[in-house]
Amino acid sequence: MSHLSVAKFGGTSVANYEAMSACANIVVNDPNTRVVILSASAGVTNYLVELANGCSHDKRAEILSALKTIQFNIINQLQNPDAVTSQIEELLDQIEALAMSASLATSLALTDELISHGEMMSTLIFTQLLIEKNFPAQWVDIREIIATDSHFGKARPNDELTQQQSDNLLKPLIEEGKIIITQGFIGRDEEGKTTTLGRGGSDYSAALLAEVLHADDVLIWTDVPGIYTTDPRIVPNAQRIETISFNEAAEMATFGAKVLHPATLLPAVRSNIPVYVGSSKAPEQGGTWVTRDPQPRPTFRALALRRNQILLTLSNLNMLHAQGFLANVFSILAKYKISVDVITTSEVSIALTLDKTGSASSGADILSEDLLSELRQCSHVKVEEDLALIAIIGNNLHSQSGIAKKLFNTLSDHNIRLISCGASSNNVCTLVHNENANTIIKSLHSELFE
Ligand SMILES: Nc1ncnc2c1ncn2[C@@H]1O[C@H](COP(=O)(O)OP(=O)(O)O)[C@@H](O)[C@H]1O
Ligand SMILES: N[C@@H](CC(=O)OP(=O)(O)O)C(=O)O
Repeated sequence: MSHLSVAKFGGTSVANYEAMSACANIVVNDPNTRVVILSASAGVTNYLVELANGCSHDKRAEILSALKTIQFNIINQLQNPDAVTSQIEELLDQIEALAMSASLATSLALTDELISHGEMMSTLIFTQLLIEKNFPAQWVDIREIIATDSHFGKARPNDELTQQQSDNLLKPLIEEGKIIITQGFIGRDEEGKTTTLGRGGSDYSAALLAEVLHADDVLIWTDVPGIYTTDPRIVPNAQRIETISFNEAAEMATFGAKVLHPATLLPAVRSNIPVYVGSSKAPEQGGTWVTRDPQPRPTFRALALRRNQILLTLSNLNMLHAQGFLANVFSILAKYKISVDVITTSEVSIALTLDKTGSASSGADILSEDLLSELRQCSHVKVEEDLALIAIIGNNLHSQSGIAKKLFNTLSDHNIRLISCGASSNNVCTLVHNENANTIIKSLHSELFE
């Protein structure tokens, strides 16, 4: 088979008719792009999450009308709007019924079912846009391909079943010459229920499909022409990184660089599939290649920022010279499916950071009363919120001198709640108060990159 690229277009790339048309041009002009993954149009998933969390009658009506406006503003500019109108209206009716159920009782399964509708709508409209260009676009329901467990809101793929379903259903269509248009972000569990891979999970879907299709690369088309030394919305003179390693990009994504979903790099690393990040609005501006072994490998590569962090400090005097306290704490956290990001310990306490919304699709707070009361049975628990994790990403950071000096110089006017260095050669991170995060990022960027 000739070169196969799996392309993913994010929410901002399919936000309106003009943006979608730019994506269609990219697909039509690139013969390698034969599988296309789409997110929901920008804003749609947020509205759907709001509905799934339960809304009053009036709020539901207001959101439904906003959703209708987003979709029909695009549909009405198609040459043949009638080709998709009834399908979109049917999906909007389903959204209305599911939102009504959610207003009576919410559930994680219902949330996933509801929010999957955003990707359903964007893919149907985009397929029609391509068909109007006489392009052999074939809409596929990705739930027939991506099999997951039933961890609603942050489902894990079943790689074997996904491979089988891709071999049986997707490969033959590609071999026939069809250009596949399908949904990111969603999958299906063993019982046939819709699941989601966590907010921003369409990048992950693209990498998963690339892996099972043995694709040559994954092209992530977004609203910035590549991965920058930090979020260009915070530091306008951040510089584009031409090539970056899987490890560095994975660290950036994990520590909050929204441009890639943290799980995207797993399949890419496993199967050594290069990932490209470029702008769908300005493809000619070029982008960033993420590969296994790019050169050069600078000491400082980028800064990442992850907001909404919670610092949990657990203290227990009995921890002194005792064993098993950490094991106990981690087994409680594992029971609640909570992943810890950064951890520091002292003689009688441990401090760990958690993502407030846990990155699950529902956006629900991670700290439940049940969890806190279990933790209180083995320790004194202190919870601090409104924190942000800033990570310096680079290479061989653990074996360089002077890094702490640069960091502490920049942070000298600010309260540092925690610092972690040495566990990874690719990052040094620090927890700061949210309101200081942008200022610190700007100063660190100027110190390290300008
Ligand atoms: N280091 C970075 N390089 C580029 N973009 C970044 C970086 N860190 C954060 N971002 C943000 O990621 C955004 C793109 O991600 P996202 O909004 O999820 O796009 P999409 O809708 O295409 O999925 C950019 O607009 C930018 O503000
Ligand atoms: N639509 C989903 C999935 C996604 O990946 O979106 P985006 O590519 O726009 O970040 C979300 O908003 O979370």
